[in-house]
Amino acid sequence: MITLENIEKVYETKSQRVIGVDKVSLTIQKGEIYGIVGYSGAGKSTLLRCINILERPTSGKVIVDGVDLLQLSGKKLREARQSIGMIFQGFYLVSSKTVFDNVAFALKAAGVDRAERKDRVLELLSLVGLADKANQYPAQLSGGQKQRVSIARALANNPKVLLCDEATSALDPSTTKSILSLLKKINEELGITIVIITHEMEVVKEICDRCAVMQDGKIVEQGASYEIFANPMESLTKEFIKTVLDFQLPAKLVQNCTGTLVKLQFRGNLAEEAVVSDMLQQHSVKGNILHGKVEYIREKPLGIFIMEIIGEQPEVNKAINYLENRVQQVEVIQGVS
Ligand SMILES: Nc1ncnc2c1ncn2[C@@H]1O[C@H](COP(=O)(O)OP(=O)(O)OP(=O)(O)O)[C@@H](O)[C@H]1O
Repeated sequence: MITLENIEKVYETKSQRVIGVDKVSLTIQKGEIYGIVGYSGAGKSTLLRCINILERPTSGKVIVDGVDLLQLSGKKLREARQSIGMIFQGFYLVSSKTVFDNVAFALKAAGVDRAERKDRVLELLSLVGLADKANQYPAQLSGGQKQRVSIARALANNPKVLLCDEATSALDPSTTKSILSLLKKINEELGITIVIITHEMEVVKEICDRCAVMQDGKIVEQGASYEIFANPMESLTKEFIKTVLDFQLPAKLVQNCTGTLVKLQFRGNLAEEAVVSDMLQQHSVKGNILHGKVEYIREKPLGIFIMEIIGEQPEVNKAINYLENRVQQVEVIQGVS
């Protein structure tokens, strides 16, 4: 659905030359939710804005739904842009217009007649759960409701792609969840391809099928979100994953452990199997679970357990061997193996 080829964006001023995006190539499939993650200044916004040519790349190619956007200008580019909706962290609603008129405005600009506009606005407001707020003004809405209005507006002209620029960064965690589930519903029910930029791995964890990690204008790692969480390769990716998966045991607890401390990672259905109790039944060791959690990455389980295994060393080694054969990752944190 979206192909970016060698996108470069250079900002030139009299005194400076800043590379915002540095030769990025990326393919986003039809119907997928794709996340672009990175710290501030990594180039995420610039890259996202190159997709709808809000930012004209210095060089490279942008193909959206088979159309080479950089070959278009004026009316043709404006028309092509109608198939790409966008929402922002700051909502950008018109404060003097009602919720109804904020959404209707996008349809009016596209030349939709009054009667059709009314039906469509009501349909969109009902889709985003705001049917009862049509006559309210933005100032009377919460942040989450404002974002819902901006989503309705972005969907007005039946786009094939929705670009989300830090769409949940200004929202509290529970409102973030509700907006993410709305985006998921839009993706599933309307088949819209969604590209989300964010600095929050929680967003990727909740809804992104695939993601890319950006630094200094470049993509340093990309892949299926589950693989990125389960097996990150680059140090920056590991840093981002830690914000969701890391768990540090209290130092005192670790010092007091006399056995062998192991960290286990279970993928997919294995996270729901009784691997640890099987290991304990089949070996003459004792097990002491110090930490355990199952995260759901795009609804697929990824389990992380930290346990102490106590017993004669040869038997402990056998137990660890057993675990190595049953789970994807076993790391001895402390003690001999
Ligand atoms: N209009 C501009 N003029 C000059 N430099 C710019 C401009 N826009 C962005 N940049 C520079 O391009 C680089 C990438 O910025 P960008 O806003 O895309 O990063 P980001 O990852 O989206 O960060 P943030 O999350 O803070 O928005 C930064 O070094 C930024 O200073």
